[in-house]
Amino acid sequence: MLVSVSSWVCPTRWRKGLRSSIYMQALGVARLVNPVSVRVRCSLSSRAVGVQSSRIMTGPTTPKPTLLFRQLFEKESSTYTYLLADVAHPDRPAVLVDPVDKTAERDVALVEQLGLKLLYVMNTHVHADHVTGTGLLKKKIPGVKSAISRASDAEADVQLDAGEKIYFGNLHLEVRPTPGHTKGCVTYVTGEGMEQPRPRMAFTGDALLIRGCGRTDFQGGDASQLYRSVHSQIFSLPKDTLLYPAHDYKGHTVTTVEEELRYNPRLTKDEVRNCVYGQCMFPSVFFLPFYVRNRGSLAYADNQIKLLTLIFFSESCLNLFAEGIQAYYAEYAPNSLSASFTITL
Ligand SMILES: N[C@@H](CCC(=O)N[C@@H](CSS)C(=O)NCC(=O)O)C(=O)O
Repeated sequence: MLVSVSSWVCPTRWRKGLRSSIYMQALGVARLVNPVSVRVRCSLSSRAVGVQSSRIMTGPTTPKPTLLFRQLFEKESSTYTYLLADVAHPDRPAVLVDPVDKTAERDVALVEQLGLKLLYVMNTHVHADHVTGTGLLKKKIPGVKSAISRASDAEADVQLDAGEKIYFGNLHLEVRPTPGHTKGCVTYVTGEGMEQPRPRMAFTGDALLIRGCGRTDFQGGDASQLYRSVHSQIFSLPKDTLLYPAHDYKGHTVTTVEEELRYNPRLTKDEVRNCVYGQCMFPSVFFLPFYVRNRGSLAYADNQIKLLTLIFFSESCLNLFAEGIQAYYAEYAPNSLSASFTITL
């Protein structure tokens, strides 16, 4: 089912009501006819042109923003920290995303060497695997503000809500809520405007990892919610958007929306199946005795699964469960797939 509403040519305010009603109609039609392709076009209004021309008028006095970008790595927790700055701006203002305490010295030194003015230290979520460098950086660089989502319930100078923009010079990051790994997870996305970096860049935290996603078995995780978050907030970005995760355990550095839509084994299957092997229907406590968690792989202690607790679930649930196990097995232990397993009640 494809519903494509070219809202980007619609003037934002005065057509908002019309746009959403067209959108709802499109969805309605889409639900009735499947598959269907609905394309709705709005013409460019004088208001939108007005907005553009006022931006152009500020052009000569404001230098075109220029992004300085660094991807930094902390090897113990396999965490990426990202430094972004507008180096066309006289102050060279900067932000750091997901710093780690162990590498705070390195980050301070880099900020100084590059002559940047660090404005914000931003976290995509409350990290479970390492201590954030936020506190140390705030001590070492006076005036720096910490930022995290309001939904994370964590303390910070700035608590961010969906859609908010954090400016550094003439560049900004937009806040997109992507809960599922934790309830307060957000993705920071570079701006949409004409002078913002192209392709766009998204800092996905632990919501989306390259060919994977954040685990959902603790910290208020919810696999189904994570699936919806990634599809609605990240996969809806332009296909060439560069995706930068908070971790990588396999030596990858960056991916794109297009690549993950095609190759991400966890986030491109249908939701129900994902939900099953993402452990949302079956609490981990039921799973734990039956697998050995080993660096991202699931290795069954033996190929017989005697899960008496399943007696409480319907037959269709049981089938989905079996399908989920097979899918997980195929993904993580393809060489062992020839071995069959049985579910004995
Ligand atoms: N699978 C990792 C183990 C470290 C880990 O659990 N990382 C978290 C993010 S930090 S809370 C995670 O969500 N990993 C994804 C996963 O599939 O487990 C490893 O290979 O070392």
